[in-house]
Amino acid sequence: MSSAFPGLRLTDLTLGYDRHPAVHHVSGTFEAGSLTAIVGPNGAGKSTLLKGIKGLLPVLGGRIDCGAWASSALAYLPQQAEIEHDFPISVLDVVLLGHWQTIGMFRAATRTMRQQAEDALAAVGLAGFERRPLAALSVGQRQRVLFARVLLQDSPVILLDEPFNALDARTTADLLALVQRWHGEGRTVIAVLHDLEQVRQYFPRTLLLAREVIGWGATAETLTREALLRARAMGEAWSETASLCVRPPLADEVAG
Ligand SMILES: Nc1ncnc2c1ncn2[C@@H]1O[C@H](COP(=O)(O)OP(=O)(O)OP(=O)(O)O)[C@@H](O)[C@H]1O
Repeated sequence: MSSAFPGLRLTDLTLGYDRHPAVHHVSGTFEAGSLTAIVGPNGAGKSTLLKGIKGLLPVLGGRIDCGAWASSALAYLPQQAEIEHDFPISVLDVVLLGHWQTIGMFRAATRTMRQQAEDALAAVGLAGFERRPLAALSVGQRQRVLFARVLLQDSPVILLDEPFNALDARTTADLLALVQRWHGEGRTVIAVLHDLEQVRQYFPRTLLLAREVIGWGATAETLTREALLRARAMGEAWSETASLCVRPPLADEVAG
């Protein structure tokens, strides 16, 4: 699955809103097939980084490089708060949106696509829910639907923003198992998470972010007490009105 995907390389990347950086000078690589948690204090820029990788925000500085892969080919699960749940749409149609790239705006889904969507719903424990309106589902069921949509996308890279937020233990365990399955299939999975115990247990790699990279590597080596304290202090010291700063790229950013 991941053989053609070269990994995701960030070089001196700055992202933000209205020319104000929200996260800056991020350099490093999500290796192909890696499973990485992005953690950091509130407002650290975690969601901003995922959105930037997905191509939803303009790059204010630096580069995102994933070879020939377009950002539109990356699967992205936004935070639940950003999803319009009241939209009158059936569960099956939400999952079929995973085929958006193939179907386009005006073509109907094929029988095979519908079958794949039904299979994806069965895989997340929602067989028989196809015709229900999305709005009639519980928070956990809706998250299962969105995971089914990611399944259907069959992307080499999966970006998940707080995927287990507000879910019960059973749903979390089921969806975590799906994340592990994707990792086992060689996909590159990146998830924004807050539960550090969960990260330590299930995510081999961690990017600790506080507007800039505090640490990025094996989880046990990255989530040290010192690094977490530093991340908190960096987050608190950040000025929301800061404008773009220019710092020359470090030697390894230029060479690497
Ligand atoms: N649409 C937006 N317009 C302007 N500023 C924004 C926007 N979205 C986020 N920000 C700002 O960018 C900064 C980083 O926000 P972001 O949501 O990326 O942080 P986060 O680490 O994901 O936080 P949390 O853990 O609270 O979800 C914050 O200061 C936030 O206020």
